[in-house]
Amino acid sequence: MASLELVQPHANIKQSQHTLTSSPSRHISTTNGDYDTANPPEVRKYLRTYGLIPPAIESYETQAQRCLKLLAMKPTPIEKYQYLTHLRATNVHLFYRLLSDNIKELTPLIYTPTVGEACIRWSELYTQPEGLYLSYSDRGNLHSILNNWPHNVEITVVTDGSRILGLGDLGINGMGIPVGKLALYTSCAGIKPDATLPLQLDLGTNNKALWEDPLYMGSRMPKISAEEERDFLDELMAALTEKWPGIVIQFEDFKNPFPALERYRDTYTCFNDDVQGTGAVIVGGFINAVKASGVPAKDHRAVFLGAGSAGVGVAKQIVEYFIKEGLTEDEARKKFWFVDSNGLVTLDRGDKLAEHKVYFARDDNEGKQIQSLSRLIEFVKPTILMGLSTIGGAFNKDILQKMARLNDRPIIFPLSNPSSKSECTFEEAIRHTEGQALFASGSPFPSLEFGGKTLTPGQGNNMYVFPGIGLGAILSKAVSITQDMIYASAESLSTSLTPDEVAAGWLYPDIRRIREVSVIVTRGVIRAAQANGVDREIAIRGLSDEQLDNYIRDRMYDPFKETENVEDEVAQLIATASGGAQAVTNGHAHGTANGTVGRSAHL
Ligand SMILES: NC(=O)C1=CN([C@@H]2O[C@H](COP(=O)(O)OP(=O)(O)OC[C@H]3O[C@@H](n4cnc5c(N)ncnc54)[C@H](O)[C@@H]3O)[C@@H](O)[C@H]2O)C=CC1
Ligand SMILES: CC(=O)C(=O)O
Ligand SMILES: [Mg+2]
Repeated sequence: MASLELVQPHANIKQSQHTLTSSPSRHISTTNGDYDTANPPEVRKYLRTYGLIPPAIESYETQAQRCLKLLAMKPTPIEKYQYLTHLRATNVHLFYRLLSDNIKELTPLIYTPTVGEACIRWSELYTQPEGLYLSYSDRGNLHSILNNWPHNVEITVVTDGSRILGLGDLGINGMGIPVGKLALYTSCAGIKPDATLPLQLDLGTNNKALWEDPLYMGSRMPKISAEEERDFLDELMAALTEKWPGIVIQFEDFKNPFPALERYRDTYTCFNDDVQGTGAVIVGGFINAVKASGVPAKDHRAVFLGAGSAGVGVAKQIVEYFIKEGLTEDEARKKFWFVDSNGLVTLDRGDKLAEHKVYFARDDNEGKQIQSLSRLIEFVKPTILMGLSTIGGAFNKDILQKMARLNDRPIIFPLSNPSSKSECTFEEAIRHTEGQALFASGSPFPSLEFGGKTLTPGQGNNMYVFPGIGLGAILSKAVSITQDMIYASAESLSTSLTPDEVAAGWLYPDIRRIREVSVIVTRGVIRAAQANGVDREIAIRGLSDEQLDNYIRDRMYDPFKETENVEDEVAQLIATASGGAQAVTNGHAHGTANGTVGRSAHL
């Protein structure tokens, strides 16, 4: 093993050290590119994988052909999900090549909707570690457990599993969400796979079915109290930031995300994706929908089904947009009517409203408590109908027809995930509004032939913005993520459509261009960080937009270049080594270069 100390080479090569020395990291799936069948002989020899992979040196096209064939042989989405998980664990760069090249087709398999089923069945289907689990009983030791993670982390997505998509409390089975979101960070914004940490908190669950499931792999205890959770998160935030200064922390799918957001937003580089990311992505599409509706911003009225973290997060950011369009805050706030499981949210409803609902609670209902969505639509005559309720099919034919009678171009956004929870399908929205709906949904729906045209639905999913928010925060070295940075992601997204996409009436850009869209979003986020003075990367302050875009692109992980990069690096190491061990080893001379040792020892 002496040769392993010779150099500190490329991340991949470091991984091979782990592999050779039986470090625990060999089991961590996010880093393994060593067995890539694209690796040429010199690289295989260097990595000591020569002979462990079939002899052919494969082009990406051949690799992709095999993967897509294998994928097609899997009859169900969850089996395709499992195949893709296996591919990522065994050949990470190929997984990301395939994902980048087929983002539209594969995203529904690694993210919503399939990730919903994967989470429901996580403990049943578990085969290998894919992230870090921290239990309540680990408190006091969180920092030392983070030391078990073998990589240098730039970003983490953390969930307590208490509200996974619209599927409720899934306890530690929620791990599929951090894993899926971070896969999108890598494919959409080029964050290196090694630099991402999926983090699942095991703080108990109130889902009793999980306690009774013999395969459940989390703690069988009720969810800890809000105070206990606060103390645990205090320790976690400090530990993460001490271990990896500069880390960006994304909170995801917490049932009650507001306390943590308020507590940490100014002191750590963190954001809540469901409140802030969703708010931003919907504003991004909404700006375009308002333009397409022909109705000026000041004349819109919005009914929201669902007054949870996502609903209120979206409405708050639309308020910001309305204010920018010239309304006062009070005028903007009054454009919203929220319906939750107890009916219209009003100040005099008689139940104790959760704090986050009070801002939008109506005080002009004259004692009337409207329970039904249909009657509320007759009463308010909204131009906009948003669904963040987790109630699949809630926007029925009657509701959609009413929206079409009231508006030439009703804005209809059924945003709940996964698809089974969507308040309506694209087809329903189009058929019941005679093709007039300006539509976006949280989960993807297929295009549709209607009235002699092919109509394509928008996907109002935070995946259009969180990759750019995270990358912008990393590259600007932001000390915190300000509301201006979040809003900038929305505005940047709204400008990212091509003229053809605008002409086709799209509200969101083609998902196949997501990497370019993420560059635009990242630039907007960095500019806002600079304007707010929260950036620490002063060297990029003076860059023009074009220079900044190039700077961003240069720092994005590109799975297509990965084989070349390793190849170049190995060639350089071997060349340097054969020119004299002293030059390579910089004081750690053992007389022979790794590559040579690897080759001679293993051929
Ligand atoms: N498209 C996207 O990017 C995103 C979508 N979402 C989706 O939004 C949904 C809600 O998420 P959160 O707000 O975080 O959840 P939440 O649990 O905080 O809120 C759900 C809301 O729906 C209401 N509700 C439940 N049953 C209802 C009924 N029968 N009638 C009317 N209202 C009802 C609840 O009272 C609550 O106000 C989830 O399905 C989630 O997947 C969340 C974040 C991002
Ligand atoms: C997309 C997302 O973050 C959610 O449904 O929770
Ligand atoms: Mg979420």
